[in-house]
Amino acid sequence: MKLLVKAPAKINLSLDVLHKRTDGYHEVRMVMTTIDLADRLELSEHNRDEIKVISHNRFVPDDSRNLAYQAASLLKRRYDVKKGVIISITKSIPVAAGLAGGSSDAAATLRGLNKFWGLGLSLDTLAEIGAEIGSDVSFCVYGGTAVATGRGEKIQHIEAPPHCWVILAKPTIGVSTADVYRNLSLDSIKHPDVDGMIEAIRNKEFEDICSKVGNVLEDVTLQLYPEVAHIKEQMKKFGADAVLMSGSGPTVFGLVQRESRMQRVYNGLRGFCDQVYAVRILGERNSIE
Ligand SMILES: C[C@](O)(CO)[C@H](O)COP(=O)(O)OP(=O)(O)OC[C@H]1O[C@@H](n2ccc(N)nc2=O)[C@H](O)[C@@H]1O
Ligand SMILES: Nc1ncnc2c1ncn2[C@@H]1O[C@H](COP(=O)(O)OP(=O)(O)OP(=O)(O)O)[C@@H](O)[C@H]1O
Repeated sequence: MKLLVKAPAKINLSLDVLHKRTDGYHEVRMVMTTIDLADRLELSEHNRDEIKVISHNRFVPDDSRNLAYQAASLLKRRYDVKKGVIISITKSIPVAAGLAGGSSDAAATLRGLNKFWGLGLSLDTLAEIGAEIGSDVSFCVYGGTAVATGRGEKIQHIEAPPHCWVILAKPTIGVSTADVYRNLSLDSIKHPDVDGMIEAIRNKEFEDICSKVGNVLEDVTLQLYPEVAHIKEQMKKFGADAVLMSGSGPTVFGLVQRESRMQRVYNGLRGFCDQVYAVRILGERNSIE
């Protein structure tokens, strides 16, 4: 038996940090949405009671460091599953990019193995288990569009943003999320208008959404990697209506509504950046099935 599962990336339309917690994590409030750029996972039976990951990508570990491996291992232990699995991951989401690629692979593994092993768990239970693997995994279990709080694992679903194009450009550097949070200076944060973003999405007002994008981690990554600022400037120059870094970066995304504008921004960026994508927002909750 084989099962194919899709693992889509996310972007953060708004990302605020409220304070540092006693457990070392940061209390966040952010608006996240799923986009149509996805890894594909194939689950198949293993003839031994073991988890095996095949990653096809030299930047992605194929052992217990892989977040998909950790997801399978957690489920197996918690529900005393006496079966093995081979998880074959075909990556399309750039690695260490701020797009939750590894988290989404873990979430897809949880959803897929829930079916594959007939566990009958709810998405809420899978999201709780996901939180043990990483802060972004809970959101990735559900997909769609949500306000995430706590360290990112408390999910409140909201409506999808209006249809638009997302152009993504990733410079050839990978960013450590821990480093970015560590370098954040809490005293000098300019807080984005998260409530304004939620309201703009509810009203399906594309221009308002564009005026409300904001990410407090952006300044930190821009300081560490000036090439991210350059990509932002270029994306604005080519005509994106909103430009922001996703998560801890370094991927920059631009929003546009018209296809002709999307083509102009995409072609312009391709001139000097290797990893450029133009995708749709998949902000509806059932879009990951
Ligand atoms: C930047 C975002 O991607 C935005 O969606 C997330 O906040 C990060 O989510 P993630 O990559 O799943 O993060 P985790 O794997 O849980 O944590 C990686 C490291 O980032 C820091 N971290 C993460 C989340 C958070 N709310 N506060 C933190 O300080 C911690 O140092 C942690 O050790
Ligand atoms: N399945 C996986 N896919 C990609 N990277 C993985 C995976 N499992 C573990 N990793 C490790 O996690 C690191 C971060 O990768 P990932 O692509 O998840 O970052 P990210 O997109 O910045 O995540 P986030 O946005 O959640 O902070 C990689 O450098 C890699 O070593």
